Amino acid sequence: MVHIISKKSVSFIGQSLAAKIDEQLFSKYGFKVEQLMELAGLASAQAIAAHYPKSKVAVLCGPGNNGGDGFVCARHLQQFGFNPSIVYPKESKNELMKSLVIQCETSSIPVQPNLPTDLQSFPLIVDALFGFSFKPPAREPFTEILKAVRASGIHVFSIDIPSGWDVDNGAPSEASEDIIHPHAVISLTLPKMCMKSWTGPHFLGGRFVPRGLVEEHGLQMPVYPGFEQIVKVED
Ligand SMILES: NC(=O)C1=CN([C@@H]2O[C@H](COP(=O)(O)OP(=O)(O)OC[C@H]3O[C@@H](n4cnc5c(N)ncnc54)[C@H](O)[C@@H]3O)[C@@H](O)[C@H]2O)[C@H](O)CC1
Ligand SMILES: [K+]
Repeated sequence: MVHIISKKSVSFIGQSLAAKIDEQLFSKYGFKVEQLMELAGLASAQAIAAHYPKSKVAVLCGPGNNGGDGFVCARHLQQFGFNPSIVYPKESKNELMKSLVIQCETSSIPVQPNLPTDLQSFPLIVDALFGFSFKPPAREPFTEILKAVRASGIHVFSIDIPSGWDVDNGAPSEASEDIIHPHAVISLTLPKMCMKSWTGPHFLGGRFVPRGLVEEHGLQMPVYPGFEQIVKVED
C-alpha cells in the first residue's frame, strides 16, 4: 500500500524554479545527474508496479533527462517482472544516454526509434518523452508519436509531467491530439504547476532534495513514511 498525503501539504513549482533546483543540485550540492536519475527512474518503476499488473510495457524515451528516467525505469520494471520495450525516437549524443542504451540492450530490453507495429498488444505505455524543460508545441518526430499514442487509447503513465503539456499552464486543450492524456502521473521532487488541477492517480517521488535547498526556497516537501521512495497525492 502506498502512503497517501494531501495535495495541500506540498509546494507546486513552476518551470523556472524546477530548473533552478535542478541546476543547484548539481552545482552547489555536488550531485551527479546519474545518481538522481537512478532514484527518479526507480521511484517511477515502483509507482508503476504498485498501480498496474505485470505486463508488456512500451517506454517512450525523449532526448533529455526525462528520457533518461525512462531508460532507468525500464531496467527496474524488468527486475520487477514487467516486459519493457523502449521507443527512443531521437538519439542523443550525450554519453550518459549512450550508456543507458547499452544497459538496456545488453539486458535484452529492445530499443527502437519507432512505435512497435503491435502497439495494441501493449496494455501500458510509460511516457518519458519530455519533463520540466519542455516548451510547447512538440516538434516532429514527437508530434506523430503523441498522436498515435492518443489514438491507441492505451493507458499512459507519465513521468514528471504529461508530455506536450505546458509546464506552468497545463494541457493546451482537453481535445488536443498531440499531447499525452495520462492515466496516472508521478511527479519528481515536487509537482509542477501543470498538475494543480489533475484529479487522476498522482504519485510523488524523488526523495533526494537536501535540507539546505528546501530551506533556501521555502519548499513544502512531502513527508515520506519510514524508508519509502514514493507517496500518493490526493485531495
Ligand atoms: N531535479 C530533478 O528532480 C531531476 C529530474 N530529472 C528528470 O529530468 C527532467 C528534465 O530534464 P531536461 O534534460 O532538463 O529536459 P527534458 O527531458 O524535459 O527535455 C529536454 C529535451 O527535449 C527537447 N525539447 C524541448 N522542447 C521540445 C519541443 N517542443 N519539441 C521537441 N523537443 C523538445 C530539448 O531539445 C531537449 O533535448 C525532469 O523532468 C525529470 O524527469 C533527472 O533525471 C534527475 C533530477
Ligand atoms: K513525461
